[in-house]
Parts: sequence; C-alpha cells; structure tokens
Amino acid sequence: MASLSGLCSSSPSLKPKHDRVAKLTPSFRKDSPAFSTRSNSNSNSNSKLSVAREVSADLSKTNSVGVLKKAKQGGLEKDPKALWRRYVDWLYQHKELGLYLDVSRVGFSDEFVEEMEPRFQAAFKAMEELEKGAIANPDEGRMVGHYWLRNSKLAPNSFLQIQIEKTLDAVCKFAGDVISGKIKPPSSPEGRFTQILSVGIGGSALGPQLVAEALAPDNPPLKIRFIDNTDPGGIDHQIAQLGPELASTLVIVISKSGGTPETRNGLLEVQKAFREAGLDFSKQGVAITQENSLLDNTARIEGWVARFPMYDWVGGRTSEMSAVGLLPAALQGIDIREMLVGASMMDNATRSTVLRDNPAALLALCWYWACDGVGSKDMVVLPYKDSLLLFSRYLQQLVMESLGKEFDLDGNRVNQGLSVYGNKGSTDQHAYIQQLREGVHNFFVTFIEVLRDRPPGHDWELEPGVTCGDYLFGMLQGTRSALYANDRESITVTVQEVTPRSVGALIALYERAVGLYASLVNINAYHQPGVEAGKKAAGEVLALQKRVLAVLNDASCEQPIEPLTLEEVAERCHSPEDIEMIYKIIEHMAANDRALIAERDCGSPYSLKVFLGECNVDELYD
Ligand SMILES: O=P(O)(O)OC[C@H]1O[C@](O)(CO)[C@@H](O)[C@@H]1O
Repeated sequence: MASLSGLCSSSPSLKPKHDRVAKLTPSFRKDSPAFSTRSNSNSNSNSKLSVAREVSADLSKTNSVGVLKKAKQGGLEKDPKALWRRYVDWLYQHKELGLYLDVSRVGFSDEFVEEMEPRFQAAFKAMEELEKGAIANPDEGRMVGHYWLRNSKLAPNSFLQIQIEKTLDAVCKFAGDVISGKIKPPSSPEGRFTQILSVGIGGSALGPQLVAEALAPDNPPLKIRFIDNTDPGGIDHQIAQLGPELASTLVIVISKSGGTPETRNGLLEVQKAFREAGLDFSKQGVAITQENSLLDNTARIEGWVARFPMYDWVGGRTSEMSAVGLLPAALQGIDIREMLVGASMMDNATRSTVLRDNPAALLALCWYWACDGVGSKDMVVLPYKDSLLLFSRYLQQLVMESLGKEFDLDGNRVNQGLSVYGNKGSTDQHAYIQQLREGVHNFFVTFIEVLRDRPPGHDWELEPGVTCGDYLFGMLQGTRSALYANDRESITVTVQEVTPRSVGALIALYERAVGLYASLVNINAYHQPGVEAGKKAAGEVLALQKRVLAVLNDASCEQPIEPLTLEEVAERCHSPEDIEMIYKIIEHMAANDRALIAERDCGSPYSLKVFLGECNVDELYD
C-alpha cells in the first residue's frame, strides 16, 4: 500500500519568477502579427486546404513565408555529416529532467527562425502577461492560471495562492485517509475503498485516464475505472465489472461546469445502481467542480463524502494538475507532488525567451513550419511505450480544442487548427505507418522515446546481445529514419523513464507549446465556442423527441389506435421540415422497444407507420 509520504513526498520547487501583480488584458490582441490574420474573403469556405491556400497567398507577401516556401522547395538535409551537425546543434536537453527534444528532422531554415523571432518574442510577452493574471481568455473574461497550480507563489494574489495550497493539502489528506481506511465505505466487507469510479468527460477524464495508464502501479491501493460517455452499454459494463465491489467503490464525479449532460447522466445511472444494490450513494460520492455549480450544490445538499474545487481560471483541458487530476492519481498511490515538480521544472524551462533554449517554443516553431501556420498537416503522436498509449488522445483535446478556432483574436475568420492522432509504436508500424511512409504526405510525426525499458535487474537477452526493448528502440529509430528518407519530418521527445515527474513535465511542455503556438497564429487557445453548437443541437433533438412522443401518445390514446406515417407525425409536431430527424428519432425508439412499427420497417421510410404500445399521457406531461 502506498504511504501518504509517497503521495505527497516533497513540495514542488516554488521559486517566484514574476511579480504577483494582476494586469489587464495583454496587448497581444492589438500587437498580433499581421500575417497570421486575414480578412474573410470567402466566408463559406471551411476547407482546410482552401484556408491554407488563402493564407499561403497572404503569407507569401511576407518575407518569412517566402523563406518558408523556398526552404521547403529545397527539401530536407540528407548529407549524414550535415544532419549530425544539425542534430547536435539543435538538440535541446533538460539535464535535471532527463528530457531531450530533437527537432533536427524538421526542415526549418535559419532564415525562417530569424523571421519568426519577433513573433516568438511577442508570444513570450503574452505568456508572461498570462502568468501574471491577464485576462488571457478575453471571450470569457477569464484569467488562465494552470501554471500557478504547480507553483502557487506565481498566482496573482494571495487568496488564489492559499486556495491552491489548501486544495493540494486537502487532496493529499483525503487520499491518505481513504488509502489508510480512515475514511471508509459504510457497508463494504473489505472495510475500505478498493475501487474508484471516475465520472467525467473531456478534460474531466482525459488527464486522469492518461495518468492512470502511465503511472498507476500494478497493484494500486484503489483501482480506477472511468465512465466518460452517455453510452448506456458502456456505463452498464463498468458497473457490471465492479460487481459486488460497488460497495467499496469511491465515485468521483468531475465536472468543471457541474452541468455537462453526459456526466450528469453517468451520475444518475450510477446512483440508480447504488439504489438497486441497497447502497447509500452519498456515503461514497465525491464531487470535483466549481463552487455553487449544480453538481456542487447537489453534493452539498446530499452530504457526499467530500467536495473539491475546480477554479474558474483553470480550463478543463489544462486541469490535470488541479484536483481533477491530482485526486484520482493520489488515490492510486501516484506521487502527485512529483508530478507537480516535473511540471514546475518544465514551466521554468519554457519561460526562457531564447527560442533555442525553450523546448515549448521549439515545438511551436516546428508545428508552424510543418503546418505552414494553418494546420495544413496533421500531427501523428507515437509514443514507443505502452504506458503512454493515451498521450495522443490527451493531446488531441489539448491541441485541437485549443487551436481549432474559426476566428482569430481580431475577429477574422481563420479556421485554424492542428489535427492530432496516434496510438503507440511499434504497434502502429503494423497498421498505418505504411501510408505515412509512402502515401499521402499530410502529416508530421512526434516520436516519444523512453530510454529505460524495464526497472533495473529485470532485463534479459532474448537473442545474443539483444533485448526485447532493443527491438522497440530499433523500431523507433528505423521508422524515424525511413520516414525522413522519404521527406517525412519528425520531432523526437526523449525521456529517461515514465515517472510522475516526467509525465508532469510532458504535460507542462505541451500546455506551453499550445499557448505559444496560439499566440503565433493570434487565436484564443482557452475557449471552446464550437462545442456549444453541437450541445445546443443535441438539446433541440431531445426537445423534438419529446414532441414526437407526445404526438404518438395522443394517437395511442385514440380507440382504435391509429398508427401514423412519418409525415403525419411531422405535421402534428408542427415540424414538417424536421421529418428526417423525426425518422431518426423513431428509428432509435423502435430499436429500443419504445415505439412500435405497425407497417413496413425503418428501411422503408415513406410507407413506415408507427405507434406507441401504451398510452402514457400522464407520465409524459408530469
Ligand atoms: O468539466 P466539464 O464542465 O463537465 O466539461 C467537460 C468538457 O466539456 C468541454 O467543455 C467541451 O464540451 C471541454 O472543454 C471540457 O473539458
């Protein structure tokens, strides 16, 4: 069993780097670089390619893009000696963290770097303002403070500083009390919590999932499972897998807003399972959410075991170092203070205003080069380590929800973004690497290399002079070389081991790279207005479904029951224009035995007739 001291071993290095003075909105909106903005000459064009073309046209008016184009035409360096010099020349090393970043296989030229320099200085300035408490998320009028979570002294005022420290202490204490059995479930035969069921979605799930996969010991004090969707089958599966251990399951419901429908549904489903098992949910429930959110109020009123805060100034996708990520990690026996130390050390490194010495800036430089600053190529993330399997999925949200924006900070339509996908090596070599090597050239790769194969003393040679891990190493190096030989660019991030410290550092590295890149292309990385459209549309579908049900109910109450055609249902719903959606609603209800097909089947929409089995008017209008 992990000891408390293991969870919370040391304080993160907390050297104040900036004045703790809140500043107003930074000037980066006005000072944004001219060539990352463009007018809306074709507002109907959403295609990335056409955007890339538009932007290329704009960019070609400037020197740096001229440089970019010229250098790209020249192709990548192939002379081995020159390439070795480039490797050594550009290699970034964080000695203390044991983290290296190799950007030599991305073909940017010295002129390009020079041309980008003023923009990087503007991005560094904007980041400095952000860390001092500027309203860096202008659309939502919020500060952006995830960097303070690992160095609370950087918070812009003492109230926030104390809040961060108190929460961290509370997380450590609660996790210790749960692991030691001081806080225990009321009716479990084991007399202590053995399982965690984490209910949350997006940033309220992806970080905890990454960290569990990467860092949980083989026999954690509490094992973790996730409900991260509103899929009834998936939820049933998780609950069924818990079986009788539901009685010793700590349910952590995570939602910054406290009102995300998928998470609410997960909670209601889990509460139902508790009722059916004769268990009192409130004695096993924990909430992580913003103060006074719906979830917070529910947890308070129902007297759940504990509540931990989410802050207004921490975005979901950058919340891994808040209670969102730290509590589940600590409960699994993961040293969360080490995660914070790793992140804090990386934060220090990525505050450098010297491009070559700043690994996050180097990443942003490579992304800009590889994607022409408009997301014209995808980022394929390939960790050669099973435990980092979920890193690409985690980065997908961090990068795509942050950078995938319709408008820039000046209101120009830009349709920015950077697509991320990946899984792990060498597994993917037997899946899609064929296309990467020889097919459509629409990507660059990020290899994540982990030097240590196994804990010391466990390795053996499965053939003379060669271990299993040597194969993994060979596959990574071979793929990197083979891709480069075919002009496919790659970045390699190397860490010594997958530890709480290195995972914390990796998360911090990418958080900062995304922030800097967002400044380079002049967008707000910290909001997600596009997600609202889908949520709103889903709400409208459910509202229409209620109307369809009411219409079918009315018809089912007539004697004799008169099955209705789709047109009739649509007419009676006063929504003839929604007939296709009504068809999909009926198809779904019929598949789940909630509507009955009287004539034909769903494959014949024109002649389909439908009715409800029973009249449920009272229930519907309740
Ligand atoms: O933590 P919440 O508020 O439930 O939100 C979950 C996720 O939903 C989003 O808002 C997108 O819908 C993400 O940004 C966020 O991480």
